[in-house]
Amino acid sequence: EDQSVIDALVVFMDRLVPGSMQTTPGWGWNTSSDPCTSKWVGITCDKDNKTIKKIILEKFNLSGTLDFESVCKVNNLLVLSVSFNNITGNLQQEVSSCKRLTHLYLSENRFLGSLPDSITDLPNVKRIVISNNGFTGQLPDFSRLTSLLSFFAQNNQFTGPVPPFNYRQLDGFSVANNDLSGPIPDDTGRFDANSFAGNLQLCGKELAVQCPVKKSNKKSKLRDFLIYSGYVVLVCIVLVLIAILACKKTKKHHRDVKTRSSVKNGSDSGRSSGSKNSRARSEFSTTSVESGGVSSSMVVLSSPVVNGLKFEDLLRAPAELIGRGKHGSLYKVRPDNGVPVVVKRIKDWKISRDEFKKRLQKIVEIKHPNVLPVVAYYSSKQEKLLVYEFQQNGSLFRLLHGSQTGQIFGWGSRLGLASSIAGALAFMHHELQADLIPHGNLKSSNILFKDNMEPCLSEYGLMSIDHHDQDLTNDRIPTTATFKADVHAFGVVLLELLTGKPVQDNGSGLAKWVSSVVQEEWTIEVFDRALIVEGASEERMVVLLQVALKCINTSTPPAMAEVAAMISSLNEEEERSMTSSDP
Ligand SMILES: Nc1ncnc2c1ncn2[C@@H]1O[C@H](COP(=O)(O)OP(=O)(O)OP(=O)(O)O)[C@@H](O)[C@H]1O
Repeated sequence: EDQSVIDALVVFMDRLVPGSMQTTPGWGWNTSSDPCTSKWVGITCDKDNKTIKKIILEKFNLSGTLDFESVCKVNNLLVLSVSFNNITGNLQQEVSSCKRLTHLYLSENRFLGSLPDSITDLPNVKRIVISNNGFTGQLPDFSRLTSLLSFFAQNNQFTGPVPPFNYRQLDGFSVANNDLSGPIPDDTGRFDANSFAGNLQLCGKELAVQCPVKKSNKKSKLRDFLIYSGYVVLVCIVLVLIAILACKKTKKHHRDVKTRSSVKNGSDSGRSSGSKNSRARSEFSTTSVESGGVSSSMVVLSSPVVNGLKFEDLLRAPAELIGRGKHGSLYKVRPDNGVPVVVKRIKDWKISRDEFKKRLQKIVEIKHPNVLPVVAYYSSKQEKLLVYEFQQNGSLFRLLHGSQTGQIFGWGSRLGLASSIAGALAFMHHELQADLIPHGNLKSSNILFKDNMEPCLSEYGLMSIDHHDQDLTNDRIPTTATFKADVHAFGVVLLELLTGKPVQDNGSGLAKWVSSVVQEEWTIEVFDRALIVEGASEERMVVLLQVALKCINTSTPPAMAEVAAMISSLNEEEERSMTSSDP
């Protein structure tokens, strides 16, 4: 280690032990020896004895304060544990300088004061244990920490509400025996009363104390009245519209087809992704009603999500337009049985009903944990509908470029996602090679996060395929659905992950920019600043960038299986560098 790091560690230890332990034989922690080669007590280094990975100082009766400013000078510190001592004082906000920290154990000490908000700026942290201390104040918002797997803060004096976390992702959680108040958040379902017990002012289903129902005052009564009368007016309008449409239909059946196609041509062009257009409902329902009467041709696959779903259920349910892409519109629909689904309505797909069915039968047969399954599909001459389960955690596009999430998306998570998606795509390519069914429209908005934040590919195989265009060459931009185009598109997703920049058109601009910067040997400039700041492994980022450029630049791009193998071994290397430091 650098002398400056050694000096900082000695300062750290001096503050931790006001007396002097340096005189204890074999203790180390002095400026004249090296922490790794001289084996300072509590220090674990990498296998080359070059960099410190863990500092574990448990049960040493340490009674000073914890100086994060000094200890975080250790660049690659992954694990810090000072549990079972008598350490006191506040937790410094400099805790966030330990950017690579994955494990923080502070339990059974005498820490005081509130947690600094900066504790939620640790992009890689997986486990936080601060139980049995004297912490007070409110807990910060932990939902930004996408890597967090457990949080234990029982037996302190925290006040205020139970904050948001990514609860679905946690495997351990407790805030028992504090002074927290208010309702338990809805999404804490997997943790029982034990995780919340001993907070007299907490209420919720899990606890003996139920939350009081809000009494409505005059103002809110007026608001309720206005809302309900709004609904009544809306229902009346819809009923009138339906009546008019029904009349028209019986009178001039053939005119409907014409009218619809002009509506479609007029309104489906252009993108308005995410717009909540009130026209959406009538458009989706109207067109589908026209092609209805043949509900038997809706194929519902056996899935608990849409158990017993009928085509009519879809039509009856409220639908909200959530996207209009090149290839069709997407509606969020919540049928009566409660589970929200999305319905993709593909326009202008010149494929016969039989061909469509055959294609879908092949796609749905192949299952992979990182591919979002089709739960139902429907085809008529005019309509091709596909139903998927709605994924409330959104897409990779939203996580990378969305403004409101503010979630940290660290290097470890990005590499893990790249590896999972590459594996899934390679698997699908292998299974559907003979049928010539690639994904066809891979991009970051088609990579969604499941409830457990595992990524999954959606909309596999929904683009038509041009058999004559299998040879994608260097200078031709991929516009048709081929396996090579998938590899190219995956390379663009990798660039998005590495640069944090959104993609325009088909990614050729981003690819050109990255290539030119790399040629000028300014490689580091392309990476997302957030990754540099967190101290992600530059070496592995460069390897991933090389994989991305291979996918994009060469006239003979590697097969997806090869790409997946490269990323998987890179990911394993990253995980080894992390888990080898697990205590
Ligand atoms: N199953 C789903 N659950 C939740 N959100 C979804 C789901 N499928 C798609 N989305 C999101 O809805 C938005 C609109 O999707 P849509 O498929 O219309 O857009 P697109 O993929 O950009 O366009 P296209 O696929 O037509 O090229 C996107 O932001 C997408 O991430």
